[in-house]
Amino acid sequence: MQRQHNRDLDDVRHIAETERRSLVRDHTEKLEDVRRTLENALVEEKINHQREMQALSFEGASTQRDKDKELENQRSAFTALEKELDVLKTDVAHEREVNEQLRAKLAEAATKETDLETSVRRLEGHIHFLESDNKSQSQAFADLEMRMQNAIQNAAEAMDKLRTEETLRRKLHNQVQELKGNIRVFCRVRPSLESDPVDSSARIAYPDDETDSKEVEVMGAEEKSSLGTITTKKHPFAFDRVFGPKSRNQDVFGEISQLVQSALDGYNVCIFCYGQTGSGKTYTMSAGDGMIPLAVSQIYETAQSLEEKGWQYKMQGSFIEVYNEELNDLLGKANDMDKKKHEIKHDMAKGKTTITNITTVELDAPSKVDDILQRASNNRSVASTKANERSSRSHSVFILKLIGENSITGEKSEGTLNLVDLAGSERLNHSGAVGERLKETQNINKSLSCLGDVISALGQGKEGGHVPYRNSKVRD
Ligand SMILES: Nc1ncnc2c1ncn2[C@@H]1O[C@H](COP(=O)(O)OP(=O)(O)OP(=O)(O)O)[C@@H](O)[C@H]1O
Repeated sequence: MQRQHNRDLDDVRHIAETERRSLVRDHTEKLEDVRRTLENALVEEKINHQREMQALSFEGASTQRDKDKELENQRSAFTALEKELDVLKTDVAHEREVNEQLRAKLAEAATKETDLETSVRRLEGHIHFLESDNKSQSQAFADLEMRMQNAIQNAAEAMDKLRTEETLRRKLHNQVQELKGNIRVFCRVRPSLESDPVDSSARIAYPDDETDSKEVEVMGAEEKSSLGTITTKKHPFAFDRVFGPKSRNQDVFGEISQLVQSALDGYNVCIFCYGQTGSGKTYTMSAGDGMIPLAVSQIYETAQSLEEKGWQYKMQGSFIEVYNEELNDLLGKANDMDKKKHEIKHDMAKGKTTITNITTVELDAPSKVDDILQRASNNRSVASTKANERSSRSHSVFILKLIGENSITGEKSEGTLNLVDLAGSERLNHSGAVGERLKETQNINKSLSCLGDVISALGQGKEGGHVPYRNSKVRD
């Protein structure tokens, strides 16, 4: 039994073992299945997780890119906004400026408007006056008309008075000139020049230099008396006026300007320059500020101021030369010098003296006198190798004819101003001249002596007395 029981037990053990083994196998298989299933699930899970991770990282990168891009866009937008802001700032500044200009214009317009309003009010006042009070308006017009007529009459009376006074002034002026003397003699002493020989200057005193300036004293050579005393003889001379070495051409003109005025008033005036060669005659007459240019500009200015008193003047200038007792036209052709003949004609009835075939220039502007002086000087240069020499050996006469007419009073005047630059007055025995020079000197001396006779006869002023006009060309 025990055995049986052991057998049974073994059998049970065996069955149990088989069953355990089968169970273990089943269990192991199941476990293997589960493990495989879990492993598969894990692998799948891993793959999924990786996928998810990949997806997530891809998504993250894209988001970063998007963010960067967005940031970049925002930066660009910011820069654009900054630029826009700058433009806006400039615009605002410009607008402010325009605004200020507009304000200024507005203020100006406001002022103008006020002015306009004032004008409008004034005009309204006028219109009101014109429309409302016909009677007082007519009265005001009548008053105005009367005042205007009075003013016109006063002006006409003043003009008349002025004209009468101008005529009176002419008469009185010329009476004064006659009282001063129809012949006046002035003395001018030129200053010593560097070119003058040493110790050649004469000793001259001007005793009344500070007062009348009419006297001059030339000191003679020193003389020794038998007692041994040395004396210097004084040679006094009296003139209408003495001009010392410091005097200017304007000072000399101051004395003769009244005579120039007389020529404008219809008188014949002659101004001579007489003296040794080199004593300053041409300088006084024809320098830029000499008597000829100053006389022409005074005449021109006076003629212009007389226009308002009705006077119209014509000025005609001629320039002649007397050389060896023959006449030359200094304004003519240079080639005609010493060839073309000219004659002096006297019209006794009209009291007029004319020269045939000479050039006359209308002096309608003072500047024309410069052309005349230049032309005369050129002609003299052509006629002589040295113009200076020619001017020393001949007389020249600048003739200015002044023809005036007053369109209001009907008065007429015709005066002549002769400005004469005489040839140098050398003494024949001092000059030592021979041949052609001797002839020139004789002619000069003859004409100067004739002129002296004429002036002396005129100076004696005897009514109906003989005046030896015809003895030389220059005294004509
Ligand atoms: N007042 C003055 N002041 C300065 N220089 C003068 C004056 N007068 C004359 N002169 C000079 O003296 C020189 C001689 O003068 P100018 O030629 O006028 O003499 P003139 O008497 O006309 O001689 P001529 O008889 O030879 O024509 C010139 O050089 C001139 O410039």
